[in-house]
Amino acid sequence: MNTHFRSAAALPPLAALMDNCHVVTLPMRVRFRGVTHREVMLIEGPFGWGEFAPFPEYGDDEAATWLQSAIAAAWSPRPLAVRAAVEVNATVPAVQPEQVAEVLARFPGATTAKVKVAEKGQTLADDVARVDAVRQLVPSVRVDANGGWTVHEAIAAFSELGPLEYAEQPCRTVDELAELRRQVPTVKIAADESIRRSDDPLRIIEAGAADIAVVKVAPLGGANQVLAIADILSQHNIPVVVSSALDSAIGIAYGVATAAALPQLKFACGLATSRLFADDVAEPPNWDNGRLVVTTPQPDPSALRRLRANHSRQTWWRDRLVRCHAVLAAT
Ligand SMILES: O=C(O)CCC(=O)C1=CC=C[C@@H](O)[C@@H]1C(=O)O
Ligand SMILES: [Mg+2]
Repeated sequence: MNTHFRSAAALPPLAALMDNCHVVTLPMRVRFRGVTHREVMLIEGPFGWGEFAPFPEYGDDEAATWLQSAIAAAWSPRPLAVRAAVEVNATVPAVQPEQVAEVLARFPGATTAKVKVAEKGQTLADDVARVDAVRQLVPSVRVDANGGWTVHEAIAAFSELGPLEYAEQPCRTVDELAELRRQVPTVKIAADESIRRSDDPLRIIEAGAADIAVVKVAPLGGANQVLAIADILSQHNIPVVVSSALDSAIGIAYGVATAAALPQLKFACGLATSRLFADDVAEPPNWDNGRLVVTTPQPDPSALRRLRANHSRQTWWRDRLVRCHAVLAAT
């Protein structure tokens, strides 16, 4: 369980969550992370809306940290912004090279693209073709392997992929990331799952496993947790990239607000995933030539009705909410 940054804030009673929640299913334009639909639960509290959307396969202990984030969003004020907009990267799923231009057209003005690589069932040649197609259109490319390579495979991939801004979670474990960093000091390594799915998100520091830290608000338990982690990382010269957890417009706005509150932002943030959805519960933060503007959207009641999940999924999410609330109550 990622209790490292568990909040000491008061937990609202379960009824306050159960009486003010909505479960929706958002259709995606292209398959991403193996899904074509994204289910999320939205919860309204005294300070606005929060999003509870751990991926369905996650267990209750891990999912409870996402609930903590939803509660923080809806039951406390936003962090103080030091900038009005946040630079973001385009996100390119593991599509065929012919589809790359169409995907990138949804991110006008973005000068960095993150490209998914090491997808199951695909080869390094597929990754090279996709990355090459992206590089024709966007000057700076980072890749995300979601831990799909061994150290050996990552080294082989780096030699074929051309210059990378950085490689996100090229291998699965912290020790492998550290080993890769030692062996290939010329390619910057970013940790994602090694932070958001770890018992100790800061283990990457002493292990020497990352040049850059990808931080996601919901899996880390909320804006204050992200700001605290970023502060510690900055003392070790590890900059952060605030990224989406494939959130609806509500979760994205919370991510943008969190990124806008960071004293320093060196890299474009991975918060532009609204553009992968075909429909959403609200207008996502405004797109300004590769930047997302800080806003506080409210779900549109007609979108909540239109996108409402079916009865069995409603029940599944409400049961999950009960269990995760119990986990938070016990910690
Ligand atoms: O970082 C981005 O550009 C967008 C966010 C993104 O890629 C992800 C969001 C949610 C789940 C993940 O599989 C994926 C990631 O691994 O970073
Ligand atoms: Mg990632």
